[in-house]
Amino acid sequence: MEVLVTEDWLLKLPKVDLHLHLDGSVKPETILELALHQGIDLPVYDKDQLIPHMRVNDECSSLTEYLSKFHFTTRFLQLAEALDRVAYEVAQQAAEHNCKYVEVRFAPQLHRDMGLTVEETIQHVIEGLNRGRRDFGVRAGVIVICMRHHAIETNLEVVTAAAKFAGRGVVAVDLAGDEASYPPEIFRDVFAESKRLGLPITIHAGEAAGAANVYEAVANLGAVRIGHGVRLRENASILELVRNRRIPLEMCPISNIQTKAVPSWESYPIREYLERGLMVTINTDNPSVSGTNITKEYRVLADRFGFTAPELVKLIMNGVEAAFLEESDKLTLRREMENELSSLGLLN
Ligand SMILES: O=c1[nH]cnc2c1ncn2[C@H]1C[C@H](O)[C@@H](CO)O1
Ligand SMILES: [Zn+2]
Repeated sequence: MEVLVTEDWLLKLPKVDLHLHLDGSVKPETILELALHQGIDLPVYDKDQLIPHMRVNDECSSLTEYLSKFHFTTRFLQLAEALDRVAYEVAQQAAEHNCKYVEVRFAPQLHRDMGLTVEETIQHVIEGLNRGRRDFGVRAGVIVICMRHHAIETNLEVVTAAAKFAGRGVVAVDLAGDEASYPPEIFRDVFAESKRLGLPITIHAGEAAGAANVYEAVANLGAVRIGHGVRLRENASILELVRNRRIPLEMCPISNIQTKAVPSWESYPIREYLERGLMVTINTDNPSVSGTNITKEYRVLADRFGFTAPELVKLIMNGVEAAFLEESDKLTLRREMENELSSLGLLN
């Protein structure tokens, strides 16, 4: 019997989210409270009126315009309590969408204005997620981000600190920020060091620049996953390399349209990628900046591309396979997901 992809069914579906930025996931009501506690003035004191300050609108024309929205939020995320709280609330929001596992990424160096060390920022995010796991049953891992506009030394400090938390909350490192202005080859030394320290690597690439950046990320920076990769279709041989190596793509449909990584839904390459054998996963990127959530991402795929229930389940299970988890933890997650899927009548 064919399953109808209704709102209720999508909400109940167990999910995972592998590409979710902490500073892009802050609720406006939390900003109101953080501002009050920290004595920071706000332009408006109503949660709905705060939204335009935090979220892009339909006129967003580029990744750089999209990134400008983060300046507003990071001001409130400079204290231990704030980092702990927003991490906890990521787990809470995940639970609201039956998202069983999240990989939460953030850039420690953006949270040091009030004197926190890189290690302290990581520690507080992990603590918030651990509380979230206890209260909401959502598993989580932290991906520590190097920023493209930061100096090499600054990013080396980030990967060194991240390595201290390997196996204790941190699951990987990433490179984010303005891709068009800072090509990945600048960061070879940073990711060589990450590799030496044994940290898995994912890199934002093929979002605001072409497929060559995906090649550089995989061949020279050691990326084992790629953030977005929507422009990979511009080069058939690089696409082939990514397919042959089974490198998962962390696609974020709503964000990818807003940043103009892809000009329109008609040209969004998800069906093409699946047909060409790429390992596609579906993620949110920045719920509060993009006005999205993981249920909505799957809703869009069903509405715009006619994805059926079994096809959506396949995308979700790709996410489980691509997760930066130890094999035994991955097995536990897979079993938990499969049990829920069977009770929804989705597995044989
Ligand atoms: O989609 C993105 N591409 C590149 N950089 C991004 C994206 N979403 C968020 N960021 C940046 C802005 C945040 O402040 C930073 C750390 O989460 O990562
Ligand atoms: Zn991202």
